[in-house]
Amino acid sequence: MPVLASGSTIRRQLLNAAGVTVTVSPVDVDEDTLRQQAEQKGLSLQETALALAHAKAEAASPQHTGRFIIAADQILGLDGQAFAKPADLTEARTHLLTLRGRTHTLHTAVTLWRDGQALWSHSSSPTLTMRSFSDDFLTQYLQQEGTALLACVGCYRIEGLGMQLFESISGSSDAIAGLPLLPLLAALRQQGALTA
Ligand SMILES: Nc1nc2c(ncn2[C@H]2C[C@H](O)[C@@H](COP(=O)(O)OP(=O)(O)OP(=O)(O)O)O2)c(=O)[nH]1
Repeated sequence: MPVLASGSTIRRQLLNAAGVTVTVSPVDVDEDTLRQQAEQKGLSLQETALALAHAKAEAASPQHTGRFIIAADQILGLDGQAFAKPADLTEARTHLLTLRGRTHTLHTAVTLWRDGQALWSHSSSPTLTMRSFSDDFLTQYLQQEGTALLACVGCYRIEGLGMQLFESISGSSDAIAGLPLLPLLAALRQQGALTA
């Protein structure tokens, strides 16, 4: 059974729904410091997301010898600026007002490790254009979604009400939700962790 080095509920749910049972093993890496170091090295947001995914897998490795470890990271980029998950609903409102009527990118990376080595990794950059929704809609949306939004880097759940925020989307809904499933399932099959 692979290990999911993530505290993300949606990542576990996506894997379980696809028939992949995992051992959840969240890791504590200093994402803010790693993001700052990546920026100082001149890494793109996509390269930064991949670096964080590797850091999470590496942090999980010592306690899961011999097991496949899945780790992922997602950074929202708007005109080159990175957005982190909102601290509260006030910040979620501010984020959504900034994203309203504009196109942002969800830089998403996933990696597969075993015994301290990276076996495979993948990056995906869905782009999403938010419609110019009304202030009334935003107030209703925040009231309906509530604190569940604080777990979402874009302050939306694409699998639910969040879909009403958008004018257009390019990319798979699983990549948007933080885990590009098809490439990951192919990698797990290739490594013999799933039946081909
Ligand atoms: N349910 C849902 N979650 C989303 C959606 N878009 C993004 N997310 C979540 C997936 C991730 O949990 C989170 C992205 O932040 P991170 O990649 O830093 O992961 P997180 O800190 O949640 O967990 P981890 O670092 O893997 O332990 O945003 C969405 O449309 N629906």
